[in-house]
Amino acid sequence: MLELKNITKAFNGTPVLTGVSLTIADSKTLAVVGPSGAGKTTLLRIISGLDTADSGEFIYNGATTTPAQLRKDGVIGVVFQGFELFPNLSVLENITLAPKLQGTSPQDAKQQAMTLLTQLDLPDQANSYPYALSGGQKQRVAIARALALNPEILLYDEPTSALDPNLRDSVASLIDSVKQQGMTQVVVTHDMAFAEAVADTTYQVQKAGEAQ
Ligand SMILES: Nc1ncnc2c1ncn2[C@@H]1O[C@H](COP(=O)(O)OP(=O)(O)OP(=O)(O)O)[C@@H](O)[C@H]1O
Repeated sequence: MLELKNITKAFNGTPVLTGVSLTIADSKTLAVVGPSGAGKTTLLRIISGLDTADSGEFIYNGATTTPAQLRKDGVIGVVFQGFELFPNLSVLENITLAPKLQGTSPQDAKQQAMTLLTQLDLPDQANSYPYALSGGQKQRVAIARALALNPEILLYDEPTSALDPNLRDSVASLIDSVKQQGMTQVVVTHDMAFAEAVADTTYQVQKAGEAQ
């Protein structure tokens, strides 16, 4: 369980997050919602260690920590909005690169990647390159790549926004199938209907200056 207490963040003196407190419960899906500009992406970047909070506390399984530490320990994985696949690497190479850099043998990394690709319904795409994939397939590869690092918490930044709207239901069922495997997930989205479809709990980010 990861708890955030009173997280604040300002950019150039303008407050964006003014005291975010929330709990990310094990094996549950939390949706972070809120209007455009409220600070959802900022919050996701802070939780994933890509940006730092100005103040506040992070408590992981009862102990005070920092997102930078969680990142170093591989606790958190991120599926980026634009997927950020390496265009010059095959699907298999995209998934195995980080585990191999972390010391997993090439054989084990490949075996794990093939298992993930099968689970995510992409076993025939291992040797394809990102340009040849549909948006939905790219997203599955991005999820497989994040899962290959065995994170305990998987964060998604706007998982439906780069996809055809009719893929929304399939993303929801994908997140649900990852949840069935016990994964803790945080989904940042502006889409309330999608949040309701996937989330066990919802956290609403307020625009700074607006009443709670
Ligand atoms: N690096 C930055 N420097 C300055 N201002 C920033 C920076 N990143 C975000 N902001 C500002 O912080 C506010 C919140 O932005 P953020 O992208 O977190 O909102 P959001 O809720 O994710 O919005 P959207 O739904 O439109 O993506 C915005 O006013 C934005 O301009």
